[in-house]
Amino acid sequence: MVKKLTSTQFLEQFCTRKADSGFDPEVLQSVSAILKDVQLEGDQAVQKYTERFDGTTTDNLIVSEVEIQEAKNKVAPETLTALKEAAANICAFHEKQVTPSRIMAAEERKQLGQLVLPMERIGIYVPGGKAVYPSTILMNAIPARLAGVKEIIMVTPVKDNEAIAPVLVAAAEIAGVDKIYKIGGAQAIGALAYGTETITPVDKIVGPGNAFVAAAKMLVFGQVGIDMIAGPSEVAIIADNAADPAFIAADLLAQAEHDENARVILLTDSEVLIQLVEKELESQLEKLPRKAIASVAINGDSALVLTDSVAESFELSNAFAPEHLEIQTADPLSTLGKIKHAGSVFLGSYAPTALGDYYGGTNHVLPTNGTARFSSGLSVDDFIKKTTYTYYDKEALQQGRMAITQLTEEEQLTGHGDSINIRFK
Ligand SMILES: NC(=O)c1ccc[n+]([C@@H]2O[C@H](COP(=O)([O-])OP(=O)(O)OC[C@H]3O[C@@H](n4cnc5c(N)ncnc54)[C@H](O)[C@@H]3O)[C@@H](O)[C@H]2O)c1
Ligand SMILES: N[C@H](CO)Cc1c[nH]c[nH+]1
Ligand SMILES: [Zn+2]
Repeated sequence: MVKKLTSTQFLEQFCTRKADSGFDPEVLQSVSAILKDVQLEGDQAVQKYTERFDGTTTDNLIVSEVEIQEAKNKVAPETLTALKEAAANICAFHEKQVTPSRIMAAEERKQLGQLVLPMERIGIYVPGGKAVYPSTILMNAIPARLAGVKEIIMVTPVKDNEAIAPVLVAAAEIAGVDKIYKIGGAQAIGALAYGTETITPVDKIVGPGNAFVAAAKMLVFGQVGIDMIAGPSEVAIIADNAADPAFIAADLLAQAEHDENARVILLTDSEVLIQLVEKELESQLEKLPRKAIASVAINGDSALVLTDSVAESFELSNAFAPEHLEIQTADPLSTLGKIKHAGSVFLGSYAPTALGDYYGGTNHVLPTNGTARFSSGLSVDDFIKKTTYTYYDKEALQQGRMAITQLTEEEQLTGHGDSINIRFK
């Protein structure tokens, strides 16, 4: 069953940095071969790998208008209502992130400012190997639309020539996706990055995926932007002895069912709570349809950690920097100041991670594997660029002339100085 660790063991096993990229060398090798092929052979290579890895053989990889209409008619009305409600909450939260272009300094003879410009075309990766993720479409496309992105292209794999899941088409329409391609894995990332005969290259690729997708995103970064390398799901729960063990076990299992490599952690100063959560995990796991995946995750890189105090639980959580952090202690809102690193925080017994995964309004594409120390979850900011501008008239430049030329001489870049001085001859 799940490992029980002391604080020291947790720090050693979960919070030390590794020297390598974290990617299996075989995965990196095969992904870089796939990317090279896609760059050279375009659609033909995309089709070859789609057939090999997904068993899908179509030579028409775009989802057609007819398929879209057929799919939409198959979605249950209550699913459509749920998608629209979730979309409204996500929209309401993210529209507050929109920042306008602004003038930062305006004097009579000069003006400095910052233009906020949307990206033209973005690609959204929607995972499709082990589950379908309509919620991920909303989380990626809604902030892009709010940022003003002109074209949103979505890719998602389908298995064995199956039709695309209707719920994905419905979510794509609600979120404002323009085109959908039935491709996944590294070949889809390559197609979005380099373009093919039928797919126009994008400026940035966002969205989560498995190790092949993540490695491909890492390798194409530089030619295109990427949001982050979002790995398998994680949750850390800080709880005291008053927390409900059934809630905690359910929240741990919810993230464990995503992936065998998911990491789920309880940090508590209560030995009794650990015992109760352990029992709950055993009984709840039995009833979980995705028991096979969740049980590998729970028994793998996951842990129940006994700490000295709630304060120490926060220290360990900050060292781990989890994707999701749940706080199930007395007066959870008052603990916000103790958080240094976490992708997204869920406060109290009635704000489980699943609330944010689907509905609350915050984004569920979040930094994993300790990267919350230096990065943030997906937001409108991921889809804009900030372009600064400067206006000076002759008199304003004359005022700065001496200082500029002094600095150009220090750097021995007198051509720079000349480009100032020539204006005053
Ligand atoms: N952080 C987030 O916001 C978030 C949200 C949803 C899902 N996730 C994570 O995304 C991941 C989804 O993974 P998935 O596998 O279900 O779907 P996926 O779409 O990421 O991967 C499936 C693709 O992998 C490729 N592939 C499979 N085996 C291969 C091989 N041997 N060689 C080369 N390519 C191969 C195939 O092309 C296939 O289309 C999970 O880890 C899940 O936890 C994260
Ligand atoms: N928990 C995932 C991010 O780690 C997001 C998700 C999508 N659907 C359900 N959950
Ligand atoms: Zn989830």
